[in-house]
Formats: sequence, C-alpha cells, structure tokens
Amino acid sequence: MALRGPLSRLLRSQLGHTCQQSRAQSVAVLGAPFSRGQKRGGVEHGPKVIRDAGLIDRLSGLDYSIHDFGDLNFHYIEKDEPYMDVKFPRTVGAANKMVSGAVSRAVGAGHTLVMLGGDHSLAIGSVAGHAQQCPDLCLIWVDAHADINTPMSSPSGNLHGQPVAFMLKELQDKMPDIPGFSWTKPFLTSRDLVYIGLRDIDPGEHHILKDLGIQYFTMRDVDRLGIQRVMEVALDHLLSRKQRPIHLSFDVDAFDPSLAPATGTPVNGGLTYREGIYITEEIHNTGLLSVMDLVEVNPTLGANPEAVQATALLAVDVIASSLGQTREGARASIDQNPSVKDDTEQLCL
Ligand SMILES: NC(=[NH2+])NCCC[C@H](N)C(=O)O
Ligand SMILES: [Mn+2]
Ligand SMILES: [Mn+2]
Repeated sequence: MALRGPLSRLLRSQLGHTCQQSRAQSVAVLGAPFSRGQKRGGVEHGPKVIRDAGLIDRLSGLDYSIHDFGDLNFHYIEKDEPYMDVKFPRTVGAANKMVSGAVSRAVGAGHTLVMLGGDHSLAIGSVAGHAQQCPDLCLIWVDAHADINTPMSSPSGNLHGQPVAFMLKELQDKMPDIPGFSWTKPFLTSRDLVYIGLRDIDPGEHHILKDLGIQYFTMRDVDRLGIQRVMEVALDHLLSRKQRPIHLSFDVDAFDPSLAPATGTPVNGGLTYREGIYITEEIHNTGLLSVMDLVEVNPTLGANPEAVQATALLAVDVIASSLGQTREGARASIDQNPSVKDDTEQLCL
C-alpha cells in the first residue's frame, strides 16, 4: 500500500519535485466555454454557472491564493466537415490545442489547475498540457461513460465520447489522422488510468477496456465493494509503484441524474453525493492532485432554474472537496504554509 496522507505530503514537500513543489499554495481556475465535442448547445455556459454558484469564494475560504485566469476564447472554424463520422474535428482540435498550452503554462507556473468545461472533449488538451509538464502523471476518470471510443467505434461521432483514445499509446494504430489533431501524440499507457462510476459503455469501448486490461470500477463495482474499497484499490493501482501527479477528470454525469440533472448525457444509477465527495476527499488526501477538469454542466438542459443551480452547486462542492474542503469543518494543513492571499487575479495565459 502506498504511503499517503499528511506524512507522505510532508515528506514530499521536503523533496521538492518541480511538478509538485509549489502546488499546494496556489490554485488557478481556467474556464473553457466549449461545446463542439457534442451536438447539444449550452454546455459552453458551464464555466459561467459554476462561477456564479460561488466557486471562487468557496476556494478562497480554503488556504490558497486563487488565480482566476478567466475564460479561454475559442474560435469556431466555419468549414469543418466531418472526418469519417467525427463531428467538428478541426474546431475541437484547435480548441484543445489552446487548452493544452494554457494548462501547460499554468502547471509550469506552479499552480494546481481547475479547468471548467465545456464538454469532455476538452480533456484531450487538458491532460496533454498537464503531461507536457508532468510526463509521469496518472489519470482518474470519474464518469458514467468511458469516453474511449475511436472514430471507428463511436456510435455518435461526438468527440466528447473519444478523448481517452487520443491519450493512450496502445491505441495509436487505431487512431486515424484526424484533421485538427496533428499537434498531439499519445502520452499515457493503460496502466496510468483508472475509471470510476461507469455504467454506459459502448461495445467497442468494452472491447478496448478488456483488451488493454484497464482498471475500471463500474457502478456495480461501487455497489459491490463500497466506495471506500474502490478508492483504496484505485489509488493503490496508480500510486503504489511511485507517487506521481494526479489528473482528475470529473464528468458531472458520473453523479445520479437526480443530483446532476443539467447535463447532456445523463444515465440513471449514478454516484450518490456522498460517494462523489468521498472520491474527491481521498484524492485530496494523497496530496498529489495537480490538475482537475469539471465538465459537462449544461445549464440549458435543466428542467428549471433549481435543477441548474443544484448541478452547478454540486460542481462547486466537488471542486472544493478535491482541493481540501472537509466534512469535518476544519481543514488539516500540516504540510501547508499558506500565504493567504484573498486576491482573485485576471492573468493572461
Ligand atoms: N463525455 C460524455 N458525456 N460522453 C458521452 C459519450 C456517449 C457515447 N459513449 C458516445 O461516444 O457518443
Ligand atoms: Mn459522461
Ligand atoms: Mn465524459
């Protein structure tokens, strides 16, 4: 079992690895208002509703200096014909290139980064940019979906169902040269990835998961093992050989639709509030969270304003918990040396 918790954080903070060194004190927030990875409009308003639900205030209540980098400004390419069945390839490719650069610079500057989506295709850029700075990162994908379709296996042609396929070295020969993506090459192996919350896996995805021996926990596994055991096995799988930076890619549709109704591809039987928060608490407790994505909040899909507000507040809770908000009230801060600045800065990435 890997050494985790305050002691390991204390040890690591003395080791001074560049990728982890100054992370604890400084959190950057980056909005990515983008929706072309799928066909439903509205998910580009995710960053605004998550901010409006009080994100920055909540994070300022933790002991970090918060740097709000504002929202990226994406360009929608006019003539962007499908490639095979892949929709908006050049637009999604260009957006992700921009995300990748911004994430890489923020991590390089020493921030822990929170990327607000937008649809889940944005993880291509977010994880790629993170990997540029931290090539040994591992990825925890919390989602109802595996998002590992290739253009050939995708039932929809939507790139938000395919981001993981762009990252895995083992899938390189299954990925055609999609226009818009020449800037990125696969950088992860199947051992660097764990899924939690799956319950809607396409046949081609199931084949890939089994074929590559990827560690995944479906909702049935969560029922069977309990979330505490799931997290123990998941973190052990990723961290027992060595401690390394964590990328958490959290799709709000991992939660049950009764809790997160304002999202594009809801699937019944999702995580409870407590399971979701337990996942993020355990990730925080590793002291290794380096970048997180919170994606697929779509305010135009809530049945009423309350449904949208509930989804956005849940997103804020997940982010705050990933960054150390506890259910005990006080925050354990054994390894932190907070230079508490309550400033919210607009920095240009
Ligand atoms: N990020 C998401 N919500 N992805 C949903 C993907 C749904 C389906 N598996 C597809 O590939 O089209
Ligand atoms: Mn999903
Ligand atoms: Mn997803």
